[in-house]
Amino acid sequence: MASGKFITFEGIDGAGKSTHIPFVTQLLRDRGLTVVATREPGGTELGERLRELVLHHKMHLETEALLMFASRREHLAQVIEPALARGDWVISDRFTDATFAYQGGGRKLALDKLDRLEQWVHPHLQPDLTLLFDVPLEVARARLDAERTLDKFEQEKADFFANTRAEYLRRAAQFPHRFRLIDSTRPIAVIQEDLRAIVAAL
Ligand SMILES: Nc1ncnc2c1ncn2[C@@H]1O[C@H](COP(=O)(O)OP(=O)(O)O)[C@@H](O)[C@H]1O
Ligand SMILES: Cc1cn([C@H]2C[C@H](O)[C@@H](COP(=O)(O)OP(=O)(O)O)O2)c(=O)[nH]c1=O
Repeated sequence: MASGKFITFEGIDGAGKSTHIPFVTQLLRDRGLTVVATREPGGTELGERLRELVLHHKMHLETEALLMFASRREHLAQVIEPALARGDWVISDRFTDATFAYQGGGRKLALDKLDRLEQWVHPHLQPDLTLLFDVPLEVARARLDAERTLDKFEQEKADFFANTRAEYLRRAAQFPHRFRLIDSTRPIAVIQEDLRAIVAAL
């Protein structure tokens, strides 16, 4: 059986992930592939309940990181691993890179603690492709302000997002084999052409 791939979408809030996920999902489906589109935190019934808690309640930083990995553990067991085992493709709106970027970079939780949680929860699995949508903070902020009610993370200050973005970029440089950096300041149609080429090469 042809084996499916695991694709993750990352970026600071307002960078444009949600805009492009349906487009990439459709490109793959047009190739006749079965695609499971999911998200973190969330992706399962329990995970969605954890998402509600973690996005809307203040808590200790380590509790926050542990809940992200608790949601992920369930997501892997119920959704991601079974889908990949069937040969399906999986697209996830965020995965472990987000915990390194937000809880590690943004909130300054020691990265070695996150390394240990990652080793515990998914010692072997990594995304085949991580699309990192990158924009300067001011662009992301202007896009968010134009749009919606902000959750706990989206209300954070500029410093937080600068550090979150910096950690994403550091990881992209650390794992160049799976990251593709997408300059998300460009028009949507131009970004879609990039995505089309990236997906065609998979
Ligand atoms: N390349 C782009 N140019 C202009 N506006 C964009 C672009 N990408 C996304 N947007 C707009 O910015 C806002 C945030 O995008 P969204 O995809 O929801 O971001 P994210 O999911 O990364 O938080 C939306 O209103 C979206 O329409
Ligand atoms: C997966 C994950 C998300 N987050 C944060 C990033 C986002 O601000 C928030 C929700 O994710 P997001 O996918 O951006 O939701 P929405 O599109 O509804 O804004 O959760 C973390 O802080 N750590 C994590 O490990």
